[in-house]
Amino acid sequence: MKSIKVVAAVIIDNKKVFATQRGYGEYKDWWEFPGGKIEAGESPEEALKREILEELDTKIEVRSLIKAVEYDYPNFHLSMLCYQARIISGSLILKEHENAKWLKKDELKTVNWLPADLEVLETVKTLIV
Ligand SMILES: Nc1nc2c([nH]c(=O)n2[C@@H]2O[C@H](COP(=O)(O)OP(=O)(O)OP(=O)(O)O)[C@@H](O)[C@H]2O)c(=O)[nH]1
Repeated sequence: MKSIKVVAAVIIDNKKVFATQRGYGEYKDWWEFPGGKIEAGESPEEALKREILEELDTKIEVRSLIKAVEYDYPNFHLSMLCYQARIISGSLILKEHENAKWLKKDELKTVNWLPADLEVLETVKTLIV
């Protein structure tokens, strides 16, 4: 099975986490942490900074790795590294996503997360303090 390596940013501010809704592709309309595929020659941190700049016009500082997810979708295997991140500059402009929300701890389950993300939510909960 095909395997893809993805990085995602967990941006927490003011006791809320930033979630985005996919605007295209097979998983259009599902919710995720913004990010994307690591390209050849990139470190995960470089890939994440690039993706967030491309998708949200925002510069981030990549902090600690909070979860490494391994998940089998029907037609590919996903290896996803989720990092906590902090905004350095920019205001999260949606260039590719169709929607975004800042979710409080008790609102995390109110959007339709991609299946691989469900196991990340428990960790995210512990980080929203
Ligand atoms: N960014 C992101 N992708 C996720 C998450 N959870 C998850 O299963 N994925 C999957 O990981 C893959 C990421 O691909 P992507 O389409 O965002 O990456 P990209 O921007 O580099 O892709 P593209 O340029 O090929 O469109 C998708 O298959 C997506 O369904 C998540 O929380 N964030």
